[in-house]
Amino acid sequence: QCEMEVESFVSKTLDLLQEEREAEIEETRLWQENISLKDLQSKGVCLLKLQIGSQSTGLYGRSLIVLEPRRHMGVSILPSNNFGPGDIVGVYDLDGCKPSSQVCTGVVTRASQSAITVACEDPPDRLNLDTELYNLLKLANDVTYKRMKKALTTLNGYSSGPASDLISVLFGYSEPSCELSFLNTGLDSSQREAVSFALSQREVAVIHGPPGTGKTTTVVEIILQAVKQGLKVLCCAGSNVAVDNLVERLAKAKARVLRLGHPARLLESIQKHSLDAVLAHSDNASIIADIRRDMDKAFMGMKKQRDKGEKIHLKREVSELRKELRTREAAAITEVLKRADVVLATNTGANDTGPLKSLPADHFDWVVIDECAQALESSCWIPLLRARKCILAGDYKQLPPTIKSQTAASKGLSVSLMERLVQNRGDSVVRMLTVQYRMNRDIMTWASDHMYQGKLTAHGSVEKHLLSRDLPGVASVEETCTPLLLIDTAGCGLNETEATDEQSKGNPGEVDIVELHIKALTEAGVKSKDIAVIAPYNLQVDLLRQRLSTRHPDLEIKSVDGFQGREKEAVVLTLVRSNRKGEVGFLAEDRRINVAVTRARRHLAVVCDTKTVTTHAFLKTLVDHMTQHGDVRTAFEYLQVEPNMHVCSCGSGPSTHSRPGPSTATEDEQRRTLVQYQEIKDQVERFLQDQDQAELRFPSTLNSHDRLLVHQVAEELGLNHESQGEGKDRFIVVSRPPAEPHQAREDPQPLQPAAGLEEERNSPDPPGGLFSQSATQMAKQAKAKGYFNFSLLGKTKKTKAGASAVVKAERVCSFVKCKTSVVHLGQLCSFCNRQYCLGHHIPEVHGCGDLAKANARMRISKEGVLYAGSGLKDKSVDPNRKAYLHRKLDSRLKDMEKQRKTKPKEKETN
Ligand SMILES: Nc1ncnc2c1ncn2[C@@H]1O[C@H](COP(=O)(O)OP(=O)(O)OP(=O)(O)O)[C@@H](O)[C@H]1O
Ligand SMILES: [Zn+2]
Ligand SMILES: [Zn+2]
Repeated sequence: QCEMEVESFVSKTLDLLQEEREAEIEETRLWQENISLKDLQSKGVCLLKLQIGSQSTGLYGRSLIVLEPRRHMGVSILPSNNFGPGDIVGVYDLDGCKPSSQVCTGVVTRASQSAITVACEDPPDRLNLDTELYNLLKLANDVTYKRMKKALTTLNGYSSGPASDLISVLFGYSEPSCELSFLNTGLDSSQREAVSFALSQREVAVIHGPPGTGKTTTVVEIILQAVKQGLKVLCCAGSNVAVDNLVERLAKAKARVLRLGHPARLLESIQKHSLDAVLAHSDNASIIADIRRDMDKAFMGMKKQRDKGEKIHLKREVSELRKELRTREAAAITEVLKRADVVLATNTGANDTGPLKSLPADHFDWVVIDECAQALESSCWIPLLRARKCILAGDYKQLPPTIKSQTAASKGLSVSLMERLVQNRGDSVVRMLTVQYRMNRDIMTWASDHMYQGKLTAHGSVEKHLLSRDLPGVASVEETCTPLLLIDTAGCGLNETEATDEQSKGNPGEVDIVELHIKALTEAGVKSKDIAVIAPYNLQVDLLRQRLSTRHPDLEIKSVDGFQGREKEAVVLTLVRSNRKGEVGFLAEDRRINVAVTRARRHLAVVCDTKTVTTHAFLKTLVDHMTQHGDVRTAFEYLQVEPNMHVCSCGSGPSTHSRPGPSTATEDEQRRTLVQYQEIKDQVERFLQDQDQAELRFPSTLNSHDRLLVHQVAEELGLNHESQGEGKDRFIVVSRPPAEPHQAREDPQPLQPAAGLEEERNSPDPPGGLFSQSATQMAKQAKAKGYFNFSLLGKTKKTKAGASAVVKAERVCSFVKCKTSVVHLGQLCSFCNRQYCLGHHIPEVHGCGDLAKANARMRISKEGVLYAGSGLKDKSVDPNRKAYLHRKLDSRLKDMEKQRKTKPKEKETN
């Protein structure tokens, strides 16, 4: 429809022009016929009775005729007139200005007061220089008309050319724009801004591209825009991989690219763009091949030839040929290089002893350097010296170039050109890309907040993506439905190795956990090629490879540095450091952690000792972020399912938890644990009230934290509790103790008011059978079932003796004033590491409540749904009752708080 409108405009306008032209001709005709020549002369369009002053040959072989007033009249000035250069005029004999009397036509080239010069295409021979007189008449100018007509005809058929966009805008097919037109129309606004900024800067533009923000996409657009403007671009990067990536993308966009560098180092798909390949297909190729063949022939001849004279002759020939070859090749290289719009090489490949030496020094208009923050500034200067303008792209918040000399690094060698410019010039030369296309939002926000001033946003296509969503064949299990999973080894005794080599660290315990998590992911259907295991230390990388590579050959296990520039659907990161001193060494480089975390697209699991790593402020932000926005598990959960690490036959969890996680539990989180505890307890109590029910089964879906609570509650109420089944199918059965001869309730010791649990114990009407057993009986029972055969988890692997030592050391309950023996029946508190009688072993009772809560918090998964002990949300719980429970707990929390504050006083009265 575009063509239609131009077409109709043209045909209509041609008609109108024709009409106008005819009107003009008609007017001239009327003048010629009806107006006297004298009148025409007074109108200034006619000059009468002129004589020819001179005649000569001008440009393009035309005759130049100078017409002047008659000399003998004594006046040599022309009457005033409108003749001027460019006017089309007719020269007539004195018969008048009729067509029949026209001598010739021409164009005025000069008009002065005394003469008019006319250039004639075809001057007749009959012009009489001296005697004849002529009339000069302005003619309607059909040149203009003809030119307009031609332009209109061209406009009609215009298909491609410089005016295409203009035509389109002037005929209203497209909007006029003051901006450049982007070749990639899918760019986001930060990328567009970066492109126009790069184009408008005179000397330098820095494109800051955080992970996954489409840095290459942006750089490619910038280069294509430069090519569109006819500029020559030299494009470099630190690594061959990065250069090849650019070659691929530019070639796809039909740019004339040329890749310098040894063909053996290039990707196969890139080889056809290499200098050698292009040369082989150039016009010079066959001549060069001929010369080579001749040279070979001469060489062979030289070898065979005995005759000395012949030999010398051949030698001379070879050297002639070699010279010829050199000049031919140089010419061919220059030609190929000049033809390319974009020449690509590594920074060092852009040196001027290589092919680039055959180009003039000012050949390139722009230099583009990608990955600029990962290269030594000095290496950037190799290409930089070749152009008047540079575009630098990269992310200085990722790892800088590796430098072996500590001294050199600390004195500034590791500062990249990009970093230096950002520091010195700031925003005036930098544009940042802010939409990222890689990470789930929960993974991204940590990096954004702590590395990129909170400026990043996640593109809609990735914002919420998870392993379980969209990835084919991946089942929805806990591990695949969470973008962030923190597996905390704090207090589990998974210490780092004390290697003699101080530089590298390993942590076999964390390798165990990683293995189990990889197992969970792959069992859920995540392909091992979509998972990366990243460790900051090479020793740990080795340990991980030894353990995992045979079973998962596609699993990539690399150091952080080795994974820069890459991405994976799932990343499992082990931070290795776990020591009492809280040393984090290598991990203290924020950019290393940033790189490690930002490789992950849908899932990031971090295995670490939060106790150790949170001594470092930046690492603490990561732990805090994951605690707040992700799932948190304690490594115990993993170690329990390991058969050879099984510590307790009842599966109730670790007996030792000497160091709880970061004790920053919020009120809210404390309440959540208590609610959970309360719900399990309610469930058990409901069971107790229902005499028809013989036993209460908790499903195997219960997580280990809830299982621990079940055991605790059952123990507290003097019930039997037993784990049955194997592995994943393990579940707990709670039942009443066998009906024994009734005995008086034996309430061990007054409970501490701060415990917050005694209320429940002393609740008005304890159901029948409750607390009816003597401690000794329970002990016998328990012992028979091996309930309390606890040992220290962390130490089981190393020194079993150590564990019993603790047990032996204490003969009576550690609770103040309690004298109950714990020799046969006692329980170790996981937090204070002391033995207590059954009445005092619950952390809340003897004063470890806060630690227990903090620990529990670590185990609660992110949803924070209130489980009714089943592992699934119990919708049957009456909302009114729930609200009541909440109010009850709230007031209890307040009481606890009050009591905590007045604790010292109470101790005195105790
Ligand atoms: N404007 C966009 N719209 C949609 N997807 C985009 C856009 N820009 C980039 N992407 C996608 O983001 C991913 C990364 O882009 P690109 O390859 O340009 O970046 P890179 O330079 O390789 O990586 P990084 O941004 O981490 O430096 C690619 O999958 C690309 O398709
Ligand atoms: Zn304790
Ligand atoms: Zn006691």
